[in-house]
Amino acid sequence: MNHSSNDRKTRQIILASSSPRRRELLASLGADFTVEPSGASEEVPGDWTPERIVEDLALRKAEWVMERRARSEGVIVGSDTIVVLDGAVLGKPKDAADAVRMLSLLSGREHRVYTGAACIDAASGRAEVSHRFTNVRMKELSERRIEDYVKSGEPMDKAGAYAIQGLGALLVESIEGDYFTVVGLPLALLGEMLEGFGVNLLPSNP
Ligand SMILES: Cc1cn([C@H]2C[C@H](O)[C@@H](COP(=O)(O)OP(=O)(O)OP(=O)(O)O)O2)c(=O)[nH]c1=O
Repeated sequence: MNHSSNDRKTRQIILASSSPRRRELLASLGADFTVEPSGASEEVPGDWTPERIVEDLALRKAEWVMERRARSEGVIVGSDTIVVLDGAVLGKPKDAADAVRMLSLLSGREHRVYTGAACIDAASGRAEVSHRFTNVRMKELSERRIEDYVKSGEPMDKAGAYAIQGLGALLVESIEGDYFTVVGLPLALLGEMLEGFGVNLLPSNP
């Protein structure tokens, strides 16, 4: 008898995110999960390192959902992504002009995308948090190309004002590291972390 589908359902995953990308990435692994968007504040002190920012925010998002759940079971997953260029953190653009500004800064240069991932066991409160980063080199982008891209609307809810999984793929020269970290959920890292919480997304066959 094959127990694998039962085994993977032994613990429920709760994705503390409103991001459709994160939902799609987790679904692509065949994971059994529900989604509960987090309302956690994303304010951080200006002197924090990128690692600290993404890990703290990932944990905050998961904690926010955990504290508001009626049932204490399952593993809550939070995640946060930022883009860093020359030590400056680029979050989501405030408006179209801000998106143009960010893309002009990124043009022809290499930046680093950091994504934090947090898991909390709802029953015990045990938490684990980690992060990955990936280097991304952008093509040289003319003003015209940047304006055309911003007009597509795609940059508005994305850290660094681009989406590598969408039209933004046309702007990227190369990446060094994990692709999924750029999209917003480091899948291999999350898979390892979930195993530590009793969730095996790739159960071994008997
Ligand atoms: C760089 C890059 C970022 N992004 C997205 C991933 C994240 O959704 C977003 C960064 O914002 P986040 O604050 O990390 O996430 P979010 O507000 O969209 O979702 P939630 O907090 O509810 O989980 O940027 C892409 O989709 N593609 C990319 O290439």
